[in-house]
Amino acid sequence: MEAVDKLLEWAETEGVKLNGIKPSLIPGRGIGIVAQRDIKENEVVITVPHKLLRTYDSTPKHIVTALKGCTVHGILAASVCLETDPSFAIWKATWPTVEDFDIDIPMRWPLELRDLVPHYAKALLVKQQGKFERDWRLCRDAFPHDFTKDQYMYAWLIVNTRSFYHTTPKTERFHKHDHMALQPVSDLFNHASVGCHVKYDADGFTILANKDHKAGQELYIRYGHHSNDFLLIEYGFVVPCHENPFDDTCIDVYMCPRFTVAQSEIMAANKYWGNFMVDNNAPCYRSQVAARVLGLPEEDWPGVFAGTRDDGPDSEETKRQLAFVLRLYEKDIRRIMNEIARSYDGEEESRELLRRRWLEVKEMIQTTIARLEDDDD
Ligand SMILES: C[S@@+](CC[C@H](N)C(=O)[O-])C[C@H]1O[C@@H](n2cnc3c(N)ncnc32)[C@H](O)[C@@H]1O
Repeated sequence: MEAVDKLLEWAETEGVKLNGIKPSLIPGRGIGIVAQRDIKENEVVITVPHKLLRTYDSTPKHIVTALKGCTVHGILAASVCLETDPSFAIWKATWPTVEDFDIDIPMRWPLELRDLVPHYAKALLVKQQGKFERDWRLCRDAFPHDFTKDQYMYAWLIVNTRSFYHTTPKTERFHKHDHMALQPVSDLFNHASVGCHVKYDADGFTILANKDHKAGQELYIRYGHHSNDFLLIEYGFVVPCHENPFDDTCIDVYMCPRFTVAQSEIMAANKYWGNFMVDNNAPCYRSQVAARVLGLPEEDWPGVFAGTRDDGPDSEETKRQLAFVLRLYEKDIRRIMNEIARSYDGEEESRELLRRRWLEVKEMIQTTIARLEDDDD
């Protein structure tokens, strides 16, 4: 924690104000922020002055100009690679290492392990990889001799896992994914589905306690309304699904093959094709519609899509169709978890993280099946 002490010393001289909190090592979560005394709801626990934020606006002009067309994410990553200010090294020393990312971040895993992430997580991963490769190509062409692809990927993942939502009049026009800023010290807050309030005001970026905290308790912020698939791919961790009201899992792989091509086109024309999810409580509405029409002749489908057909008489068959599809998923989860248990690909901790994600999915699916079948009684 020497690196953190140095960061705090430097941060204080730069105007960062910590009030009753301190970064500490938290088992399984790296560094986190812990209350040093009892903290009252709405107390400001940290203020970071605007001048310390690393944003599109604060990036040296020659970098922004050289990277025309690059995402803000990609530009901030390049600026991290190109930074030479010695004080920046003090901040960087508190960041995770490349080896940490090799363990936690699926984009760094070998292909064989990446192949075993849940369906929706895989789609996110492919998108993330594409976004990275586009940013990298622009940066490589603009700065061919300044950093390697691996160094750039590290910086890109730092920006991905540690930036905050932030806009300025200049960046408002950009895509919301590009409204980002890096900032020291407050980038040490871990995530929970309910967390402290964050805001920008005249003094800078501030975080306010969302509730009373006892001394020794960890303070969190919420990174967003994210499922565990999203947290896994973007941030390299998962939380128990009963602690994550935003968790869900995609059942497209099991639901979609139940339809003929012609039927899938009818579904698509009615905007009901794909994105079939199950969350902590139940299949989502789209999944229910899909299961419902599966049990009906096609001439009855328009009434379902228009919401004019009475759902009472269809409900038993809908539940049966859903339970059937979810049983296919459950069987596949067992196969995938066996495959993970037998695998030697990647690091053991990465496989454990993946196994935990699948355990959450299994629990979600089994609970949902039990509910559907209980309702039958
Ligand atoms: C913004 S940083 C937070 C500080 C970080 N723990 C550290 O040591 O620097 C985000 C990273 O913290 C970790 N993290 C955040 N919330 C977590 C949680 N609830 N459980 C496990 N890891 C978490 C993940 O590695 C994530 O990518």
